[in-house]
Amino acid sequence: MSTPATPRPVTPLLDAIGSPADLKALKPEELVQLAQEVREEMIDAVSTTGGHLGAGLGVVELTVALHHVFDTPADRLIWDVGHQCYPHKILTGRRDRIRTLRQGGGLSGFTNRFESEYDPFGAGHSSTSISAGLGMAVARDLAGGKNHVIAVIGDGAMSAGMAYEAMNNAGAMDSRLIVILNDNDMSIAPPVGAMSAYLSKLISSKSYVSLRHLLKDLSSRFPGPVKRAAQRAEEYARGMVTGGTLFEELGFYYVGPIDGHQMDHLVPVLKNVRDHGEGPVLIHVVTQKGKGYPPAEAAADKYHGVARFNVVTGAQEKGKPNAPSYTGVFAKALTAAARTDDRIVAITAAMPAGTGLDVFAREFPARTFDVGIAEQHAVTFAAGLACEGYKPFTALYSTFLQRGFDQVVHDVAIQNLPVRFAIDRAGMVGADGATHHGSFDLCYLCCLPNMVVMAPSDEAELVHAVATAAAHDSGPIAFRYPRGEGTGVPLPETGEVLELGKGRIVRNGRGVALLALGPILHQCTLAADDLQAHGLSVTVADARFAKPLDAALLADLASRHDVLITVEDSARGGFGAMVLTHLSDTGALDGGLKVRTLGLPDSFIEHESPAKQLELAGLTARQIAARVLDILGHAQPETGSASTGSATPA
Ligand SMILES: Cc1ncc(C[n+]2csc(CCOP(=O)(O)OP(=O)(O)O)c2C)c(N)n1
Ligand SMILES: CC(=O)[C@@H](O)[C@H](O)COP(=O)(O)O
Ligand SMILES: [Mg+2]
Repeated sequence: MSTPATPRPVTPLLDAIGSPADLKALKPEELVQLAQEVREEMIDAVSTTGGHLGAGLGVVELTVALHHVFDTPADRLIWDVGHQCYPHKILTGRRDRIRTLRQGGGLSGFTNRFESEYDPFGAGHSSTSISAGLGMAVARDLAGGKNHVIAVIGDGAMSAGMAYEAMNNAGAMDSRLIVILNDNDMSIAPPVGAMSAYLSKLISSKSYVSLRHLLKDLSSRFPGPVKRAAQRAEEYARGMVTGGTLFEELGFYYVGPIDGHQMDHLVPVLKNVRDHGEGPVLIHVVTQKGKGYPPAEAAADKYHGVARFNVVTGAQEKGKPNAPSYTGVFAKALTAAARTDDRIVAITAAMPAGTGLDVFAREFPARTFDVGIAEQHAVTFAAGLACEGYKPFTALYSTFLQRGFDQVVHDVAIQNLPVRFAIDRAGMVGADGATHHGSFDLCYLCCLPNMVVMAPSDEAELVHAVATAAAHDSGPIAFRYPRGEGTGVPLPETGEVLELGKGRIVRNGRGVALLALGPILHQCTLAADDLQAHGLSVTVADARFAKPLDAALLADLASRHDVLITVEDSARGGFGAMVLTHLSDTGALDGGLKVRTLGLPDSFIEHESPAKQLELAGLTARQIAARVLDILGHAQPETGSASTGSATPA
C-alpha cells in the first residue's frame, strides 16, 4: 500500500524570505526556526526530484548563518562540489524553482554562475573552492575592494591535492580568505586516509570550544601586524598540544572546532571573523551529514544521492531494474577474474559504491585501494603497482579521470605501463549534467601512443573487455562504459580475450555503413531497421576498439559502401576523428566515399533525462536515420518509426 503524500511543510519565516537581505534582521531564535523550515522545505523538495540530500541537510544551519552574517552576493560564497547547495538556493531567490532541481530547464544540482549571481563559482567536481576563492580574494585586493570571500569545503574534498596546493599558496599570499572546513566525517563513503584521521584527532583532542573562550581567543588572535609573528610562534607551540598545527603551518589561523548545528556558536564566530583579522583563516565546523532527517542520519552514505523518496518512510522509489547495470557487471567480472589471478588489484578515488568496487572489496579487501578524492594520485599509484608486476584496475568516472590526464600521459603511457582504466559513466549521465558527462575520454585517450581504448557495446561485451584488459600486459588499456542499466543481453560465464583492434559486423547491407562505438550501437541497429522501411540496406558494425582501429574492417566498409557514418556518444575529436584520419591517410577518401562523424555537439549539454539528452545530441535512432536520408538526398521520414530503445543509460 502506498503511503499518502505528505502535506507541504508549514514555513512562515521562510515564506517571508525573498533574498538573503531578509535574513539580516532576524533574531537568534528566528534564525534557528528558519533553519528548521529550510530543512523541511529541502526534504520535501528532494523527495519529489531526487538529488543530493545528506550533504545539504548537514549545512542548513551553516547556510542560514552565512547568509545572516555576510553580505552576499557582494561577499563571495563558494560551495565546494556544490552538491550541498540546495539550502543556499532556497535562500537566494530560487525557492520557487526548487522542485525543478536537476530536471530539464530547471535548477542545476550544483552551483552555477549562469543560474544566479549568488553562485560566484560553478562546481560539480571537488576541491576547487579554495583556489577559486583565493583568486577572487587576490582580485579584490588588486582592485582595492573590501568584500569577503568564503569557501566552504568538506572533509572529503579536503583529501584532494588541489586543496593543499591552494592552501599552500594562500598561506604565502596572506590575502584575507575565509575557508570553512565542513567536517561531517563522511565523503560519499566513509572517509579514508591520514588527513581524515587527523581531523578526527583534532576534534577529539579539542572538545568544542566554549563560546566564551572562543570569542576571547578570537579577539586576542587577530592582533595588529606587529604582534602577529610572535603570536604565530606561540600558536605553533600550542598547536603541538591542541592540534591546530597543520593549518597554522600552512599559514591559516585555525578556529574551532565548533558545532555547526548550533546557531548561537556559528553566528558570533562568523561575525568575529568577518570583523577582525587579516590573512587566511580556517574555521573548522563539525556537522552531521543528513542532519535532521532520521533515515539520512542513520545511513549517510545511502542518502548522499537519492531517488525520489517517501518522506515518512524514507523509502526511495528506485524501480525494478530491467537489466543489470554496467557498473555491476564490471564489478562481478573483475571479481571473478581476480579469483584466478592474484595480481589483479583495484583502485577507486572515493567512489567504492559508484564504481562497484565495494563488491570487489568484499571479497578482496586487501587488494582494494580507496585513495580518497585523488584521481591524479590514483593513476600514478596504479603506475607504481604496475611497475612491480601487479595488474591495477583503476576504476574512475570518465569525468573525474580528466583530473589525472597528465598522469595518464606522463606516468603511464610514456612508460608503457600496463595500467587498466575502467572508465565508468562514459557518455552523458542525465541529472548531474554538464560537469559530470563522460564526454571527453575518447578525445584525450585516443591520441596517446601505447594506449588501447575499448568501448563495449553492451554488458556482455563489457565482460569481454574486462578479460581483455586483464590479459593485456604489454601496455595501458582503457575500456569505457555508461551509467545505468545494460541492454539485458545474456552474460557469458567467463569473458573472452578479444583480439586487439578487431571490430565486428553485426548486420550486412549495401550502400550505407554505420560504424558504432559503444552502446550507441543499439541506436544504430534501430536506425538501420528504420532505414530498411525506406528501402535502404544498411551495414552496421561494432568497432569495439577506438584504438587501435580495425584497418581491415575500415577498408572493407570503405570499399563496399558509398556512405560511411561513425557514431559515438562522445565529443567529436575522438573515435570519428581517428577513423577519418585513417581513411584519409590510407587514400580511402580519394574515390568519393562520403564520410560523416556523429557524436556530441560542440556545446555543454545540461541536466536532463538521459533520453532527452540523447535527442539533444542528435543521436537517437530516428535522428541517425534522418541524417542518413539527408546525406542520400532522400525525403525525410514524417515521424520516424525508430524508438530510442533501451540502450539509453538510466
Ligand atoms: C574530482 C571529484 N572526484 C569525485 C567526486 C565525487 N564526489 C562528489 S561529493 C564527494 C564526497 C565529498 O565529501 P565531502 O567534501 O566531505 O562533502 P560531504 O558530501 O560530506 O558534505 C565525492 C567523492 C567529485 N565530485 N569530484
Ligand atoms: C556530486 C558527485 O559528484 C556525485 O555524488 C555524483 O553525483 C554521483 O553520481 P552517480 O549517481 O552517477 O554515482
Ligand atoms: Mg564530508
